[in-house]
Amino acid sequence: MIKLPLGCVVRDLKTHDDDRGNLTEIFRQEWDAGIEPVQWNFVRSQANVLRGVHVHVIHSDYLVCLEGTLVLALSDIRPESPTHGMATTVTLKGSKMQAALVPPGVAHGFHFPEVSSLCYSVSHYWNTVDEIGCRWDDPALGLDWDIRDPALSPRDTTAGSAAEMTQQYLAVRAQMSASRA
Ligand SMILES: Cc1cn([C@H]2C[C@H](O)[C@@H](COP(=O)(O)OP(=O)(O)O[C@H]3O[C@@H](C)C(=O)[C@@H](O)[C@H]3O)O2)c(=O)[nH]c1=O
Repeated sequence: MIKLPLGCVVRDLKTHDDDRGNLTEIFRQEWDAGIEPVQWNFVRSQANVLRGVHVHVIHSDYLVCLEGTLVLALSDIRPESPTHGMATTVTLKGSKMQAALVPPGVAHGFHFPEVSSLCYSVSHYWNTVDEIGCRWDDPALGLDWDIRDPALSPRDTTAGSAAEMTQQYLAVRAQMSASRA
């Protein structure tokens, strides 16, 4: 079994095939899914698109690859985490549906080797304060990407180092807990 950073979960989903196609439940509130979604996003990506690497202070992501392939890269930057520094990649396929949960503090990138569709929910509404990122190929992330020249957004192209991302993550986290106190 693949080892994941603490709080990350990959769950197999049951697909019901018949002559018409198939049906898969991708989320049930009664599941212990680790998230109460408030927003759902649908994302289409061309082949060799990479989104990230991003980390969030506030929200968790619950991801289901609907078509194609998602290579989900995970790197735990939470200093207090027992799995701090753990980095790994998990491949989710539309042909064998699975759901992945990524909690705050686990930096992540989505690589799509082929044209793909991703559906994901978040535990808190989109908020740019919670969109912290770094260069996808910074070796400090410990990620073993096997890709070349991925297509990136302008934001991801000009993103800083993993060390800067961690600093910003910790600063935003401290601000959030000070404002809650
Ligand atoms: C994430 C998001 C973006 N947007 C808009 C902003 C922009 O115009 C357009 C594309 O946004 P982005 O370039 O930020 O999308 P993207 O680079 O795909 O951002 C996502 O990356 C992955 C790795 C994650 O972890 C997500 O939480 C999110 O950060 O969609 C929304 O309206 N709502 C949203 O929830």
